[in-house]
Amino acid sequence: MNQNHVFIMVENMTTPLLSDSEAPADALPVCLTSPTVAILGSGDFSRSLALRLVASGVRVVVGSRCVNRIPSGLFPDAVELRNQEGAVSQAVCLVFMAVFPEHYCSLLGLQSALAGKVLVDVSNGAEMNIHGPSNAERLAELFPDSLVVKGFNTVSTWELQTGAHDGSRQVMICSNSTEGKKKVVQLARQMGFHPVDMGGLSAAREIEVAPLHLFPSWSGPVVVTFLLFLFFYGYGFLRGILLPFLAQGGHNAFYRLALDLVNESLPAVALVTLALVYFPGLFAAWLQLWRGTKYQRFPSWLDNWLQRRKQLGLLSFLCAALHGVYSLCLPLRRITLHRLVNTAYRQVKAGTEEPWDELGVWRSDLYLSCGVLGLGVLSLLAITSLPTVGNTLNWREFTFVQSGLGYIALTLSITHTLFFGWDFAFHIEAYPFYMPPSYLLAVVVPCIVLVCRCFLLLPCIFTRLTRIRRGCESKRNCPVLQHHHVVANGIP
Ligand SMILES: NC(=O)C1=CN([C@@H]2O[C@H](COP(=O)(O)OP(=O)(O)OC[C@H]3O[C@@H](n4cnc5c(N)ncnc54)[C@H](OP(=O)(O)O)[C@@H]3O)[C@@H](O)[C@H]2O)C=CC1
Ligand SMILES: [Cu+2]
Repeated sequence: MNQNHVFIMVENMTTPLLSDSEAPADALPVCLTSPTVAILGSGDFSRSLALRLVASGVRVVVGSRCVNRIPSGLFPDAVELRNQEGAVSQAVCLVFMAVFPEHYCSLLGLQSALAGKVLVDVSNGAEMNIHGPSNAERLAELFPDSLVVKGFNTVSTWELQTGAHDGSRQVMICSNSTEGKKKVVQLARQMGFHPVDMGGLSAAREIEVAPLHLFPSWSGPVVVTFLLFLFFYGYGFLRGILLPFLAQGGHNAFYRLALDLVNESLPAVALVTLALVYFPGLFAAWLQLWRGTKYQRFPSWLDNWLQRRKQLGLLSFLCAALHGVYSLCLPLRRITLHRLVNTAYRQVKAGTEEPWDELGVWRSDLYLSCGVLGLGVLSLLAITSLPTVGNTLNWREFTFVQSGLGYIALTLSITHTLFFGWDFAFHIEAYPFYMPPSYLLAVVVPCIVLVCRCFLLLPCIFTRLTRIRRGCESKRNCPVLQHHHVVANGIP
C-alpha cells in the first residue's frame, strides 16, 4: 500500500484521511469492506486483545512465527491466523506489537511491509528507573517508516477479556504522529475505552512505567492506618502491660499481646480513620467560608487528602470488620473459659450467686447494638464505593449515602465507644501512670469532626456555604463586586 495513505476507522469503516484520488486503486475496496487490524505475537496479550477487538466488530488477523504451534480454540473463530508477513500484509493500517520489546529486532525483516502503517507498542517497562529511550522510542528507531503509537499497556488482559469497566477506563496514548494517534484513539473508543492523549512519543516512558506503580493511591492511606495502629498498639502495650509489669514486680499480662491488644487497637484505628475521611471535607468547607469563594484552589495537601477519602474509608471498614470478627472470637479463648469456671467455682464454694446487674446489662446491650449497627452502615458505605454500585446511584443518592450515612456511621461508632467506656473514664483507676484509656484518645478526633459538622449545619453558616458552592463570591474576593460596592456607596 502507498505509504502516504492513512485510514481512520469510523464504526467499522475506514475513511482515507488524504484525498480519495491519492489512494491506490487496489487498497480502497479492502479498507472499506474489512478494516483489518493485525496483531503480531500470539501470547496472552494478543489473545485478550483479539477477543476484545472481535467483540468490538473489528476484523483481526494474528501474525505468528509458527501458526501450527497455536492450539486450536485459543483464538475466537473470527480471528485469522497467519504468518507474520501474511498478517502485516492483511492489515489495513494498524498493527499491534504484542511481542516483548527484546524481540522487536527479530521483526526487522517486516520493515518494508510495515512502512506507512501504525505500529501500536503495548509493552510495559521492565523497571521503574531505567535510563535511555523507552520501548516505543526504540521501536520508532527500528521502524522509521512506520507511525509508532504507544498505548494499551496500562490495560490488563483480564480487563480486555471481560470488559469490566464502564467506558470511563482510561488508556493513555502518545505518539509523534497525529494521524497515527487519531486512528488509535478512534479504535480505543470503539473498544469502549476512554483514550487520553499524553502528547509526543517522549511521554512513552511515563506510560510504560505506569503499570509498575504499586497501588499509588493506597500508599498514603495504608501508611496512615498502619501508623495509627502502631500508635494505639504501642500505647496499649505501655499502659496495660509493660508499665504495670515493671511497677508491680513481674505482673505478667504479656498474653494479651496476641488478641486482646490487637482487638483494642483495631476499633480505635477504625474510628480515627473514619474521622479522617470527613476531616478534609470540613477543612475545605471552612476554607471556602473564610475565602468567600469556591473558585480558589485548595492547597495541594488538602487536594490529596480529599482524593484519598475512599481509601481511608475502606481501610476504616477493614479495621472495623476485623474488630467484629476478633470480638466474636472472644468466647472461644481459653482465658475466658478459665475465668468463667474459676468464678463459678469460687461462687459455689462461697455459696453465692452472680448478682443481676441491670445497668451492666443495659450497657453491654447498647454497646453491642451500636457496634453492630455502625458496622452495618459502614458496610453499606464500602459497597457503594464500588464503581459498579456507585454508578447506579444518582448524585443525590450518592451524597446521601457517602455523606449522610457516613456521619451516621461515625456517630454510631462514637456511641459504641462511649457505651464501652461508660463511666469508667471518671474513675481514677482509669488513669494508671497518668495515661488515659486508648478509647478516650480515639474519640477525640471523631468528636471534633462531629462538632465542626454541627456548626456547619447552623442556618446562618449553612446558607452562606450553599451560596458559595452555587458560585456566589463575597465582595471581599471579587474585584468587580468590590468596585460596584464602592461606587454605589460613593466612598472611594
Ligand atoms: N500480559 C499482560 O497482562 C500484558 C502484556 N503487555 C505487553 O504485551 C507484550 C506481550 O506480552 P504477553 O502477551 O504477555 O507475552 P507472551 O510471552 O505471552 O507473548 C509474546 C509473543 O511474542 C511472540 N514473539 C514474536 N517474536 C518473538 C521472539 N523473537 N521471541 C519470542 N516471542 C516472540 C510470540 O508469539 P509467536 O510465537 O506466535 O510468534 C509470543 O507468544 C509485552 O510487551 C508486554 O509488556 C502489556 C500489558 C499487559
Ligand atoms: Cu467495639
